[in-house]
Amino acid sequence: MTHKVLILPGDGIGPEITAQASRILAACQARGLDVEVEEGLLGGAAYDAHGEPLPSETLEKAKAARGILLGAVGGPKWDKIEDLAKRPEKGLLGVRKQLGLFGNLRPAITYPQLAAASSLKPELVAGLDIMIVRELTGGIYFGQPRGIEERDGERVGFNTYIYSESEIERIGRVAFEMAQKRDKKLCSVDKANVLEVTILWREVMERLAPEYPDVELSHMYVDNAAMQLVRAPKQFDVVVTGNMFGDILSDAAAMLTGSIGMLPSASLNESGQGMYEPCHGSAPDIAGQGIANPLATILSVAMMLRYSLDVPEMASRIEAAVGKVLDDGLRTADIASDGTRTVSTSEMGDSVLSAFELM
Ligand SMILES: NC(=O)C1=CN([C@@H]2O[C@H](COP(=O)(O)OP(=O)(O)OC[C@H]3O[C@@H](n4cnc5c(N)ncnc54)[C@H](O)[C@@H]3O)[C@@H](O)[C@H]2O)C=CC1
Ligand SMILES: CC(C)CC(=O)C(=O)O
Ligand SMILES: [Mg+2]
Repeated sequence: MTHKVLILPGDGIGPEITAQASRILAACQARGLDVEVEEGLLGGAAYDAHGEPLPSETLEKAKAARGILLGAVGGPKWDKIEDLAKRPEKGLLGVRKQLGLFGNLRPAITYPQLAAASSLKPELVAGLDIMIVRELTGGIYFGQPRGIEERDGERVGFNTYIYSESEIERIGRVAFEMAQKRDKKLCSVDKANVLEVTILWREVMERLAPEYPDVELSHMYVDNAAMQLVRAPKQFDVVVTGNMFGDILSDAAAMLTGSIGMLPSASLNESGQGMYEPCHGSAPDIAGQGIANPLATILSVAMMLRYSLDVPEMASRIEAAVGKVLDDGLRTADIASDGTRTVSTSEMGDSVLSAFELM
């Protein structure tokens, strides 16, 4: 069956990095991957064209796609839009919510060639392989009520941190099953010493644990988890947490790998439909300069092949091609170090493509 793949380049460096990832996808098609690829507008680019960050045409295309590849959205150009619902980031949150993409997988893997590019000592990160499982369609990013309003003569801002048992249970199951396929260690990160919502989170994780007797479940407060991630990251195998804590911890984990430009992600719903995107944003500070690292986006294509299109051998080939390019000493500026050759976004794309063709 021919699946549809939708590419949403987005804003800032988004079009530069998705252009390189699209070339890899096209190479997969040339090798027999049976997909129909189309493009759409999301975020600031969609706002500029249609006055909406998530036009209905894009949403319809997204619903029909088995896999969506996103660059990134947002940037200073749109930060002044007063109506929050029209901001680029709301377009992204809208796709996640409308498609029910609750299971966000963010693997932080330190390629051996990049151990020296991490801000931590190489021995702390060499061989690192963590999977952060982040709940993506609930929690404080979506909770109601929310707003900014006048109370007692001054403005107050408020959001609601809320999770239902069923939301916690379904992300818990994703994480337990992921741990079963890996080193069988699951650390649930919460703030159960302060927040009722995470007392419930912890209770549900404990309730699930007997169903996965081969998995060792532990709990950690999020402040300690942030510290432990930079103190001794290799203690973690799978980490499961809510939407906001996962957002923050995955950016911290990114630096363990050398750069946020290395971290891909998958956001899945129950039917295996998924959106795939680098964990970073639109990097307005380097947009248009041709220096962004496209590897997180290219590795996101590999995740799409593995999790939504069921061609894991092709995914492994892309990952091996990335490894080969790093072996050859090619680096974008964010991961450059002594003795490596600094290349542009498109040169990095060329090299991964050549390595892929030779695999
Ligand atoms: N999934 C998405 O679309 C996301 C969008 N954003 C949006 O992106 C915009 C910028 O946000 P920031 O907080 O600056 O985060 P950011 O992730 O865009 O950038 C943080 C730093 O990392 C660098 N960086 C990011 N990706 C890189 C890459 N591929 N290669 C080399 N360097 C890279 C940037 O140059 C910057 O110095 C904001 O409008 C924000 O809302 C932020 C996070 C996620
Ligand atoms: C831009 C936000 C909507 C989310 C974010 O930072 C992320 O998903 O990593
Ligand atoms: Mg983030």
